Amino acid sequence: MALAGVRVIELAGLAPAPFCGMILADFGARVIRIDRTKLSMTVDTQARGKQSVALNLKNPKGVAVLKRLCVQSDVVLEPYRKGVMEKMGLGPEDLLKENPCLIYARLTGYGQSGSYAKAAGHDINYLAMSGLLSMLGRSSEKPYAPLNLVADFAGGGLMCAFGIVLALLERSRSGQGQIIDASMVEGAAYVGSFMWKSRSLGLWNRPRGENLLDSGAPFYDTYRTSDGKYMAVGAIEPQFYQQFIQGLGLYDADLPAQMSVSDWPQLRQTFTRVFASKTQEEWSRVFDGTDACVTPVLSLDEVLSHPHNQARGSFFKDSQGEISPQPAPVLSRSPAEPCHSRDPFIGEHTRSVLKEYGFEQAQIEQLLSAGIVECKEAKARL
Ligand SMILES: C[C@H](CCC[C@@H](C)[C@H]1CC[C@H]2[C@@H]3[C@H](O)C[C@@H]4C[C@H](O)CC[C@]4(C)[C@H]3C[C@H](O)[C@]12C)C(=O)SCCNC(=O)CCNC(=O)[C@H](O)C(C)(C)COP(=O)(O)OP(=O)(O)OC[C@H]1O[C@@H](n2cnc3c(N)ncnc32)[C@H](O)[C@@H]1OP(=O)(O)O
Repeated sequence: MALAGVRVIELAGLAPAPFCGMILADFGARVIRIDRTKLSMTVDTQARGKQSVALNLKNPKGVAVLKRLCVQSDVVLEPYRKGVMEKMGLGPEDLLKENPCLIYARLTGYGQSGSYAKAAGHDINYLAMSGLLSMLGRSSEKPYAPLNLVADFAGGGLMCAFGIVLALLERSRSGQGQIIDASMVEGAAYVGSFMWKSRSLGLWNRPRGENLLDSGAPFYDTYRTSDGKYMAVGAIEPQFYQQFIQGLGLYDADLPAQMSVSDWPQLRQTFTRVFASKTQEEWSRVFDGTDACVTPVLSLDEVLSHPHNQARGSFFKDSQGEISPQPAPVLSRSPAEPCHSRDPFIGEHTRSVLKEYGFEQAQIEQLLSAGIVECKEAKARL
């Protein structure tokens, strides 16, 4: 796999950093997550393929253990508020002094500088600060955050993974590590570059929810079917729009022009009425195999059995029966191989990881009995 041999220390976080770590693990990196002690369960739902070491960082000896792990690794991924790592003596200067090849990734909401750098926040706040939230939502309604996808995952976890891969690539030439300041505000804004760069085209001149791509246009929207499901329509180009109209059983001559914005409410009403006359399956049969750009809106449970997804193996069931998307993109020679077994218990790999990183058996036992580290090895099944 592409990242085989790369050792990552991931400090347990909420959502973006765990996703970043999972991407790296899916593509072959060895990801060791540092969990708190005295926890019975993790909130990391993105733990696939990781190992877990439980370590008390409120104890200086715990901090010393972490330092030893970090300086022997390729990447440190930390999701804390600005200053937390420095307070423990684990800031980038301290660690890079001992290991100049280290890649030190800091994944935060607002970045390492600026007046918001130390403020708490979540996806919706970062999205708001990126400018993008102001554009998201239906006409005449308030701004609406599309789950926590854009800042946490696209602008945060994924962008940070990209930064780490870039830094690894650069290190292969320079032999040097570096610090990655991954701000979710900036990551989200960067993902949204199209919104800034396409303003000159007039794509966003109208109020929120009344433009071509923000559900303003009736040919770029979703419609309810007779069985209470939905179809997604993205018939923008005239040649595809023609196929869409034809599929609905409508005639161009009876309808206002596609790009006549003042007629969009009337067109939407017509499309709504027609879509309500068949089930989702019936509409899928009508549009499958055409270029009308119409697809069923599938639920998370339905994606696995859709023939297209099935043909590509786009989703898989792990050993626990849980459905997950396959890692993307697909690399021809060194594709990702997501781990199919269960997520680690907290502290499951404490002993084995410490041993591998050069701790003596007696030291490990001391750390365990002092409660500085914890180990919950899985019981062997007879
Ligand atoms: C919208 C998303 C977030 C969605 C997440 C949800 C899925 C989950 C959120 C709450 C969860 C529920 C909850 O936990 C209750 C239940 C628990 C149960 O176990 C499971 C069910 C639950 C219902 C559970 C279910 C779900 O998991 C939840 C609903 C986001 O937007 S995530 C993005 C957030 N932002 C960032 O990541 C940006 C960067 N980080 C920050 O700004 C801050 O870290 C943040 C997030 C604001 C948190 O600030 P906080 O004050 O809490 O921490 P920090 O200032 O960063 O400092 C960390 C301190 O922790 C100490 N520490 C770290 N590791 C250890 C250790 N191993 N041992 C000891 N101590 C440790 C560290 O030293 C710091 O201590 P100090 O404060 O003393 O310096």
